Amino acid sequence: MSIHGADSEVGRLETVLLHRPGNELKRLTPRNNDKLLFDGIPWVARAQEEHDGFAQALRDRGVEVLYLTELLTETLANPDARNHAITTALAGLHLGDTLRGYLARFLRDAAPEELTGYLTAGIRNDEVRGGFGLVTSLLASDDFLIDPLPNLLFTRDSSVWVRDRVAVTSLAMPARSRETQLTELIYTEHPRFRGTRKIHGWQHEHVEGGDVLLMAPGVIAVGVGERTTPAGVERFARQVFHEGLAHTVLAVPIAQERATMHLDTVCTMVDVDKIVMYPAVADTLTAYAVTPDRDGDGALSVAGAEPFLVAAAKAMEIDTLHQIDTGLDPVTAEREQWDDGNNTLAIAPRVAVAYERNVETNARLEESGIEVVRIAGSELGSGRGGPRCMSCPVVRTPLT
Ligand SMILES: NC(=[NH2+])NCCC[C@H](N)C(=O)O
Repeated sequence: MSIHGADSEVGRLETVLLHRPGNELKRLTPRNNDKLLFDGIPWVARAQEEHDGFAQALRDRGVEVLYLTELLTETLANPDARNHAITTALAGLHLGDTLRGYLARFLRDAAPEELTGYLTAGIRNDEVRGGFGLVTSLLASDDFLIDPLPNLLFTRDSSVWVRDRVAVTSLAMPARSRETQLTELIYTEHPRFRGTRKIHGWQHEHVEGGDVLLMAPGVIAVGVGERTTPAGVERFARQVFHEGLAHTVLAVPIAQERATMHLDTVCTMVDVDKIVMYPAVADTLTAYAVTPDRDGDGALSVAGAEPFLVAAAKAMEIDTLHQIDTGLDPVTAEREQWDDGNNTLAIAPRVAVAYERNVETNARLEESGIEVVRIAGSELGSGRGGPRCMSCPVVRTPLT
């Protein structure tokens, strides 16, 4: 039995995986930020300060904070893990054999901490010395040989714990696909996680952690839109049923737009029966309840679409899933939704971390009896992610 895991969004948070923003953010320029999924160019030192404030707020509440780069460096002390990391990072078809061979030798000589730096911040063509060949001569000096991973900050998306299993996800955007090679390596080779049973995997259909909400023990909502695909939720549902991790998966179609890239950009749980939600979608959001077919042959039974809150309450076996609205008026709601007002991280039932800037939404949460732990996020927010996106709960006290 793994000592790690989570069966809800709101059980007391004991351990969380974060990524302190680092040099990968310094790779962002006005020419590449769109492709790298940032809306602006963050001031990195300030983003780090804000992130340290976030981590401290969690520690002050007794949460153990793990950092992705520390786990990665510890993992890379193992020679097999190093070789694996290097081979997968250099597998891209843009390199060619000469440059690939050169980079492999270069990376093999790097100390674990340096290797973590290259794997996260990437390598530009003009940063390599030697190894000259046709490819490096023809590529532009600012082309990346290994892409930087500025979205590592959003640890929510690259893995998700479902009870005592970890799902290594499969990220849809090319700028992020390499992130899950790193989470897979950590969960496979890091001594703390060795033996953890995994589901899904980056080789499979797209499922991103931001779309996966553990509504209650046994009930998982999965957004289907810009990131998670219909085929992704189908495989995910089949696996969680097969492993006995859930009895119902709610497949929730969301608009395929940047503002609503993940289900957790429009709603997050703040109590066992309370959800903060963007009012503009609240009435139209639907869910298809998926359950295992009775024959137990892996087939899925899919109910017709129902209003999301109704389908969720039914599956959770509660009378009502209470909705708390983002913002006051439609314009404030739209602004605060964009600034991740819905993207709260519950650290216990009725206690949630939120960006301080979403003044109206936070006031509403408090009116509804939710304690709000406010954090600064002016720079962190430029990647379009809030406290929930920036955290992967590794241990929560089970609700059952
Ligand atoms: N769970 C989330 N909402 N994550 C936000 C991810 C933001 C990131 N820039 C992306 O576009 O992928």
